[in-house]
Amino acid sequence: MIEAHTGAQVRAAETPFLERGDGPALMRRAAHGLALACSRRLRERRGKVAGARVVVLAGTGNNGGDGLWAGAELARRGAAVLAVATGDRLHPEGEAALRAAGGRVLSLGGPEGAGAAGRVLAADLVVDAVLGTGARGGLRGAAAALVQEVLDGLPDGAGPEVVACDVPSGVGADTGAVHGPVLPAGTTVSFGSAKAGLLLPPGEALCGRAVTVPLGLEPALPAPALRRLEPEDVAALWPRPGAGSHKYSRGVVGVVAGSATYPGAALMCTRAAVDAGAGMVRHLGDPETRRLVCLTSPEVVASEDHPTEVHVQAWVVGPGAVGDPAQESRIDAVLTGAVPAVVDAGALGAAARAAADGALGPGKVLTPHAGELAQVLAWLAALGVLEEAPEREGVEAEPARWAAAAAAATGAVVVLKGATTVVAAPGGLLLTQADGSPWLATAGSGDTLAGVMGAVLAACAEHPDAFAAAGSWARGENRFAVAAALAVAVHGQASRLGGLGPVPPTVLAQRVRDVLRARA
Ligand SMILES: NC(=O)C1=CN([C@@H]2O[C@H](COP(=O)(O)OP(=O)(O)OC[C@H]3O[C@@H](n4cnc5c(N)ncnc54)[C@H](O)[C@@H]3O)[C@@H](O)[C@H]2O)[C@H](O)CC1
Ligand SMILES: [K+]
Repeated sequence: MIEAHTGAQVRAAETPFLERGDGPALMRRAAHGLALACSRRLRERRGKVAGARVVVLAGTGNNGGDGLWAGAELARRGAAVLAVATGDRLHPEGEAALRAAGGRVLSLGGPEGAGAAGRVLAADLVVDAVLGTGARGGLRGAAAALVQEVLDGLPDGAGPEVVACDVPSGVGADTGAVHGPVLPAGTTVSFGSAKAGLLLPPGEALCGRAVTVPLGLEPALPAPALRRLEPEDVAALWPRPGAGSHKYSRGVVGVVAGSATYPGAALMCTRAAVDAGAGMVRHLGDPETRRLVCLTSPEVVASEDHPTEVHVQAWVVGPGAVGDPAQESRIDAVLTGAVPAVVDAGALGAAARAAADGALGPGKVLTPHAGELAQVLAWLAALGVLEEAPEREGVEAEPARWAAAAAAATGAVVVLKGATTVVAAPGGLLLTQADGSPWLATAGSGDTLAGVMGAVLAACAEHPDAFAAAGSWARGENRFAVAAALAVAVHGQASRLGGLGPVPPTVLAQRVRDVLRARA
């Protein structure tokens, strides 16, 4: 499990160390870890550190201090290190250490400042140490102009190796929001704990590979602000049948999906629920869709019942279920009922209305993409549940903020789907997953995800401690968010199985099965 913290959480954990006068020692530890990561990149790139051209972009605060101390270490190992001071001052001890090790300093505001971009572009490695957790907004003035000039001058697919100190300057350490120009990092070395912004879109795309350097303050850190499941967590947490299990105890998934116009959504959703290991899958819908479902997945029990007439552990409602009054009535019954449900696509509007009326039942998991979430937020604002609602671009700029706002306003888990998917629970729990291949962006992939999620939800619906092995944070209502993250992780891993390439959703469902077999 990757655990990430906010800047404020890490600073609070540092406070006792700083009060004891251990600040300089912490910085030296951080800088040493940063220098090691830089050395590794330089050896990969050119075989050795000695003789490498290194530029440290150094801001005025402690982030700059970390960069300067790391530059000093690289200079002692034979690198030619130039620090570019982006502000009107530098961390004094860091600057002294760099100069003592033979490094040089150039002031961006001084006479040599105009040549800084050229020096950056010609470097083997650049340390981005302008802004860290103390940043307010992004790069400004001369520093922003320098980075923009570098971005404009970067050759395609080449250029210096960029190592970001704690967080790429301009990426919000807590939010992942991108402010102004940012130098994309190949590696981000963070201190004490990964900062939440490294695991949140859109900033995550600018962070490269994440490395965390322990500072010794980890036991003092509070519960993380954000978590991410890794493959071994999926292996440990995915619900498995025991010797005494039977189809009902493993979880029955009820699927209200498909319509005469969109029968395919029902086929993909039911297939995925079967392939993800549901104890049993029921489908409710129109006769023609039911016939197709039974032909594609004979395992599925299809009927035209109303949800109140059948017993299931979890529902999946919405995929392809539009323009059909019978499906809409089924969806309303599920939304206001007490059985957990994945609420996708065509059911999101009804969910917003039910939430505004205070009628949305417990254990609901909404699965919008950014455009759908903007629409849900607009509905909630129109219904007086939210004060403001952003456009789609606003959701994309701050996905965690808006997923959390929708979760708080509806009382449902919100799964904001994207290259990095954000899972926000109403109590504040936040997970993100970035397992999927870009090929996953295809029609039907969401229907498949909904089916997989239904299978996990059904398995944990009657077991508040289903994921207790992950920690007490995963218990109770939070298990629905964990179930959602597990489904997103497996769906993403399935898209990468066997290499990158097209993964039509029907193939994806089979690969979900393969991922689960491999993790068994
Ligand atoms: N505290 C410790 O002992 C350790 C900290 N580490 C590193 O320190 C940074 C956080 O340092 P801090 O000095 O608090 O903040 P920053 O360096 O991020 O920046 C503050 C600096 O920059 C000015 N500033 C703020 N916003 C802007 C802006 N948009 N443009 C220009 N300048 C800005 C502000 O006025 C300050 O002067 C943390 O990230 C770690 O890298 C180490 O972990 C070691 C222990
Ligand atoms: K930085």
